[in-house]
Amino acid sequence: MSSPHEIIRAQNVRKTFGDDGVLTNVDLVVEKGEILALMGKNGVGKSVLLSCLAGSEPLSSGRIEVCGVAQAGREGVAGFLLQEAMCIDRLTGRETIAFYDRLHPRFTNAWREYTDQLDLDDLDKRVDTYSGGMKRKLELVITLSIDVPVYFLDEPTAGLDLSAIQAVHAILREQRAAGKTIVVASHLPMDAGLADRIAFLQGGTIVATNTPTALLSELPPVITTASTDTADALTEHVLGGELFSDGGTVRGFVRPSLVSTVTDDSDVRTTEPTYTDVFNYYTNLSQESY
Ligand SMILES: Nc1ncnc2c1ncn2[C@@H]1O[C@H](COP(=O)(O)OP(=O)(O)OP(=O)(O)O)[C@@H](O)[C@H]1O
Repeated sequence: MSSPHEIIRAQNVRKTFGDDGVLTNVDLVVEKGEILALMGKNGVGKSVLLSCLAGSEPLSSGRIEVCGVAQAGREGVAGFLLQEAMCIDRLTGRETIAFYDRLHPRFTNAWREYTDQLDLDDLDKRVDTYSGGMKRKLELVITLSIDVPVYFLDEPTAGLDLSAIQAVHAILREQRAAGKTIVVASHLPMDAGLADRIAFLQGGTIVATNTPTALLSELPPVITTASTDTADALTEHVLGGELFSDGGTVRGFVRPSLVSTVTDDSDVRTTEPTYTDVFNYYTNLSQESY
């Protein structure tokens, strides 16, 4: 049964390009006022799914509704931040903003506040002189200045420094508090902390959707070692035979029944799971039974 707060529903979505299948059987429900992070490895289909949700890419089969709009006309209810698609090189930042202001009937003056919050103060320079991070900020400012109930943001924090990432997170939290719904595609574990729920894409489908805390608590035990010799021997015990490097140590996941066997070796210990573990597990291993 559908929730009365539901604002986005994707059912059985399949997307192929020629013979190449990118998405299969994707089901997703997003509620009003929620930030949902869509996470997964490079090339798994996050951008394609966002384009399908935003209505800019036709589905091969299945159905998507955003604010009750099933197909064309979704631009009236949803804003879409693509990767490097909005900047117009020969214009200045200010002229680019003015261009979108003329183009979109729902464009607001919020850009003044956002440029301030993001420290984007070179608005009178041509966009082709901007760094990658400055372009990203400008595109985000433009997208969020359009007053629509839903935003689809493709890697809004890509290429940004830590303080800019924090500023973007603060802006998105303000938007959520104002009742906006946001779907953010990312492969940065840091963005997980922003999300109310995370949906992980793996093999073209969504393999897990839950709150960050629930995903963290549902992880199998995490073990770690700094010893290279021990790490080699550990691969036969860890799920998927995969260890993930973390600075000078490696981390892996084991079945609960194997924890005591594995930690018999004094070089191996169990450790608290982190969002990086959540990311590693659900983008690589979630189909492993344990
Ligand atoms: N227009 C297109 N025509 C053909 N194949 C495409 C097209 N757009 C995307 N793809 C393919 O779909 C797959 C998923 O691409 P997508 O850009 O959605 O990945 P992603 O998860 O967003 O990756 P990243 O994290 O690197 O941005 C890739 O194999 C890509 O080559």
